[in-house]
Amino acid sequence: MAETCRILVMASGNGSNFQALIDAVGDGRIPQSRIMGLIVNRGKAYATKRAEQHAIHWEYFNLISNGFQPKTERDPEKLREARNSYDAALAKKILDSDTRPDLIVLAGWMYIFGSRFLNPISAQGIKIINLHPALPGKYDGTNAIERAFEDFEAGKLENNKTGIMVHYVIEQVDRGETILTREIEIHQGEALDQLKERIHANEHQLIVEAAALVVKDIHASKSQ
Ligand SMILES: Nc1nc2c(c(=O)[nH]1)N[C@@H](CN(C=O)c1ccc(C(=O)N[C@@H](CCC(=O)O)C(=O)O)cc1)CN2
Ligand SMILES: NCC(=O)N[C@@H]1O[C@H](COP(=O)([O-])[O-])[C@@H](O)[C@H]1O
Repeated sequence: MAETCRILVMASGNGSNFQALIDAVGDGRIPQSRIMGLIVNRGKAYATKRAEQHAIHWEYFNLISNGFQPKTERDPEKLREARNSYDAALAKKILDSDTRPDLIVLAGWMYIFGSRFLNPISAQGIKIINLHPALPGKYDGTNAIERAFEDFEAGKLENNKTGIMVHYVIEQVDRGETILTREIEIHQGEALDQLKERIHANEHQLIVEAAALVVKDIHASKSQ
């Protein structure tokens, strides 16, 4: 019997992908796994309600509210130091936890990690994967759907196609090794909200499929 794969989810918003992961762990599509907790960096994230509905421990940990960066700070060096301290403290929180994860899934986590987070996590063999609503190398960062839609309306979107991907997380944002991608064609006359609805429905499938692949890898490496 494979050891249970411990999953930590990180989110900043609605949490519909977090809900997809909860459902898939529950019905075994993500095998032999357990979501040990949720970390959010926005207090109003509806993902926290979803965690409560499923008795999943959640924690709010924010760069400013938790005292790492004064709200009015504008000095670039102090801002960098604040992010470094936050990153280091977040990594320590995760590594010191008695429910240390095997896998971290970024499901709409809207904060860019620096090496002070990534290095200690990676050093312990913990994998981090991220869901992004664009194809590899296209529309890195935030508002990816909106930017692709703008290009489509301007007749500049290659083959009228955008897409989604799940990738491993490295310091360079959205440039880690791709695990799964899915192309999504934008339809003539389609409104942005309609496109978003189709993209989110596809994301809920892809994040589960990708997490299941990585979990199976983790199980395989644990059994060696
Ligand atoms: N080092 C990495 N960190 C993160 C990655 C990554 O690939 N490498 N993926 C992101 C998720 N993401 C896109 O997929 C993403 C999220 C947020 C941002 C961003 O610009 N964040 C700003 C704050 C924006 C806001 O609060 O609205 C910031 O961190 O200053 C870019 C890309 C997760 N982290
Ligand atoms: N750059 C990262 C990014 O844009 N992530 C996006 O945030 C949304 C979270 O939705 P959810 O809160 O309903 O899961 C998803 O569309 C995800 O691709």
